[in-house]
Amino acid sequence: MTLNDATAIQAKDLCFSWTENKPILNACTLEVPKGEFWMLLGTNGSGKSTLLRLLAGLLKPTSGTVALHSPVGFVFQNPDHQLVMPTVGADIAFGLVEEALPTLMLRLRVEEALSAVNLESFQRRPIYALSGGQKQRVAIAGAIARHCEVLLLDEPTALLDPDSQLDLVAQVQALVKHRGITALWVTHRLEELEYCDGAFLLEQGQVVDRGNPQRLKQRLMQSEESSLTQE
Ligand SMILES: Nc1ncnc2c1ncn2[C@@H]1O[C@H](COP(=O)(O)OP(=O)(O)OP(=O)(O)O)[C@@H](O)[C@H]1O
Repeated sequence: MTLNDATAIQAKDLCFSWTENKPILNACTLEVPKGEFWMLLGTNGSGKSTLLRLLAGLLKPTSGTVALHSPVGFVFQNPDHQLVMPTVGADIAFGLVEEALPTLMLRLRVEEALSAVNLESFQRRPIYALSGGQKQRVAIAGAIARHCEVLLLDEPTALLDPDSQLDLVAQVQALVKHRGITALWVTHRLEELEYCDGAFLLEQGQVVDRGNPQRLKQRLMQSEESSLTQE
């Protein structure tokens, strides 16, 4: 499937099951406009992480199509699952190995990426000595160094304290705004919706609502309140 210039992420009629007769995604369709920051919301188990993995090509759909501008960067919930080298600079350089860049160019790409996430002075730091929020920023810097056009983030703030959580979401918002990256961010934290351009609501494997984040926030708060009063 080919994409027009205005759309950076597209999923059309995606179906996927982990086990027979139990569909997780059911004709799921979404589009993210290029250069925008969108969020994906939904109750636990609604299929958000599965959808993100299908978009990233980490899983193959049973049917339906996926198209994205590339390269694509993926940020996992737990940064310890993706940072593999002993130091910050080495980890980012590791992601560039395939490009076989001359040393000077490699150094510039690493420096540029670290400065984009405000970690210029962290190049020689050991990964183990970073906070959770700093590790997530290193993971994002890895994608920036690879000149990723699309960033897929799977609950990247789940393990962060509230201050680092809001710092990270603001950082991604700024990267989208200033670098023209397109980002899709999975969350269940409604306060993060303040930072995005739009949101999707996933229910039972389908996108049932999309658009203005404030309207979706109200809708979710009302459904949470009504489920509390029914208990
Ligand atoms: N590797 C797997 N093998 C089998 N079933 C899985 C696997 N990963 C997820 N599932 C199931 O698929 C469904 C959707 O899971 P998924 O992680 O995509 O949901 P989610 O919306 O991201 O949930 P959460 O908000 O709790 O992270 C769940 O029922 C889950 O148990």
